[in-house]
Amino acid sequence: MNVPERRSRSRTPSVLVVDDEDDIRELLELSLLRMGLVCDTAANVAEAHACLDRGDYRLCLTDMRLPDGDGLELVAHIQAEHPGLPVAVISAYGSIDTAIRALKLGAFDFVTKPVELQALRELVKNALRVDDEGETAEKPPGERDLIGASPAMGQLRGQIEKLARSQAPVFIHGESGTGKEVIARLIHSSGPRAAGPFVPVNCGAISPELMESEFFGHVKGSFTGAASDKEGLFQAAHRGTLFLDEIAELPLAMQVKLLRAIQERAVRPVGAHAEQSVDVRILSASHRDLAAFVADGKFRQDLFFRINVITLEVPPLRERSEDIPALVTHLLARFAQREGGTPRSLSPDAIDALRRHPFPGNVRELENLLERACALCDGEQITAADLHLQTMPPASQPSGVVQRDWATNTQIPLHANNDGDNDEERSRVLAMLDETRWNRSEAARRLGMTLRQLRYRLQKWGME
Ligand SMILES: Nc1ncnc2c1ncn2[C@@H]1O[C@H](COP(=O)(O)OP(=O)(O)OP(=O)(O)O)[C@@H](O)[C@H]1O
Repeated sequence: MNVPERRSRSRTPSVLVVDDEDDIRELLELSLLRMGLVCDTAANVAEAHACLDRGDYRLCLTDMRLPDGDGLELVAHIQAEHPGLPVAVISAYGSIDTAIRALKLGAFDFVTKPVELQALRELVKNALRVDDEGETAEKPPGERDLIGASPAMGQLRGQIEKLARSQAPVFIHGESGTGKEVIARLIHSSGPRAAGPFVPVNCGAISPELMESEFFGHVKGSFTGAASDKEGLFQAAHRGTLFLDEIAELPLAMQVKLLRAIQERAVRPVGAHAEQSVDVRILSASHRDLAAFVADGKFRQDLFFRINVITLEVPPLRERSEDIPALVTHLLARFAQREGGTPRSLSPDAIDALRRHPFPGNVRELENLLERACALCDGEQITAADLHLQTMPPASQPSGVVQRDWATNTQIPLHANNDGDNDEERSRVLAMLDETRWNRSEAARRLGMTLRQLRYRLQKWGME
């Protein structure tokens, strides 16, 4: 065991390396030294415990198989006794399952053997940035606002704070409009990658033919229309986060390629010969039940395990109606900031009406509804009448029907009837398309539906 006294005197970040193989310990120590880091080494779990009791580390790197225990035990021990210390595991090539178990236990990241210097560098940089920048990085106002003090949101906030430090893939599950993207941005902006890019991609909105090129880029002339080299979403998200929204919509063929890119941490642009390594954290989201998709053969199980290391469940707004007043205040302030002027307020009867509303389109529906009320109301205060809520006495709204709508995701947030085919809906959709100059993705987003749902409706109305 090598625990030099120098650490207490030096401000240089120190790393604890745990591995039973002398040459690997030496190699890692040398590599870390070259990065300007001080290193202690331990050859087994007992030595690692002794180091941890004495040392003040910024990162622990541990092998999985140790003579007196395993790396997973050490990960669990560090989570319990040194919760602020990022721990990364070194896993044997091909043993991704064990690496995933380590991530689930709270490991920050993993590298595979033989350890590549570049991968090690990225990992160490990310780990050290947690302390250096993660807490203080500048964040654009509004982006990190996750409003809501309900117990469910409190719990979610705690999970987000923990997950932000880790590099583990997170799958965010929740109905449309519940704030999945807000959460993904918050995980990104509260962690070590905050200074890097956050690249959101709606997997349901990319045409299958262009998908590979969108994700991995292409080289000039690789197909008709490839007039110049183009970088893909993975390269754009290098050193940052790639947020795969609506991941269940990915075609199976693309799922295979995505899995490979995630596992290898490398991509090959269409038409290129060489792979490019990418350092990207993957966050994903869907309103679908992915496990059911796997059971139906619509989603690959191996990809499911890979992206679903940790799941965050975002509760629908109707299950946390106590959050509505704070959300209303926040949203009205946001509108006022955007348009200039003082924020509107809501009368008590309007708040009451909102709290009784089922909100199938969740926070996005609330946002749309308040935006419309602000546009239509002349006074400073918005009343219940200004909200134009459909009056639905609780008894007349069979929960089963609403539930079925959510599950099949055929709902239109602003009170369409169940088949979605009425004049009010049609004029609302058309007005939004006009407003967005027929940018379908943007219109769908603002209406609180997926692009597919919008297309389906346009087709039904003979407009596409
Ligand atoms: N807790 C929250 N606090 C503040 N704003 C929120 C919150 N939840 C959602 N929003 C707002 O509601 C809108 C929808 O949120 P977001 O896009 O994150 O939902 P989503 O679950 O990703 O939706 P979809 O599944 O349709 O992509 C955004 O404008 C977002 O700012």
